[in-house]
Amino acid sequence: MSVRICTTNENKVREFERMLGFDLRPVALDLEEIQTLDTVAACRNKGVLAFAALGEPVVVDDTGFELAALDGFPGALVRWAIDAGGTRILHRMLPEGVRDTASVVTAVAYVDGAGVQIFVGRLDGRVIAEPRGTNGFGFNAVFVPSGEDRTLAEMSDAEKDRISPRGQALRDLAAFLREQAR
Ligand SMILES: O=P(O)(O)OP(=O)(O)OP(=O)(O)OC[C@H]1O[C@@H](n2cnc3c(O)ncnc32)[C@H](O)[C@@H]1O
Repeated sequence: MSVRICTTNENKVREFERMLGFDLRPVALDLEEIQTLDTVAACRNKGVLAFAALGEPVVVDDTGFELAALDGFPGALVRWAIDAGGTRILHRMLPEGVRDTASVVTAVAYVDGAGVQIFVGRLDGRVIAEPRGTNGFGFNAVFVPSGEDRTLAEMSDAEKDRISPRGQALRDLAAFLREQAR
């Protein structure tokens, strides 16, 4: 089976390759992202744009980081928060003394001529001030999943894949694609 994935983020491609046993044909179109905190809405829009640009079935991924004390901000806007202030900004955004509860959400969309299918994964945890660990990318080093002492960046690839929102979403995508191919 062959899947076209549209992303500018090579780390995502590596995770897709690790977790999907399909032939991936990555394409790095930098698609316009709508201004929303809602990761599912951002993902859906990215998928529609990618399908319109490529004219063939495509998979896209959008990942958000939700701070509970800020009612889910920055959510799908996290890329710009990190671009502006590095990953430490995610803890720095919190006013003194509020809860450090955070969640990572990944939405994956498969878009073809029949429409858009969305698969979502979510991981709750907390955000920390000082990054720890060297594995992975993005906000991995400042996020500690619930029930864990380690950040995602202190876990092996296999450990992250087992619990990560992308892992959850990709397992559902894989099942959907296998069903489609029958
Ligand atoms: O939109 P595309 O082209 O796919 O690439 P992107 O890097 O802009 O993708 P997102 O908007 O989904 O990413 C938001 C931010 O979250 C980071 N990120 C995404 N997935 C992550 C993961 O699994 N672990 C840690 N950080 C992640 C990523 O590096 C960005 O800074």
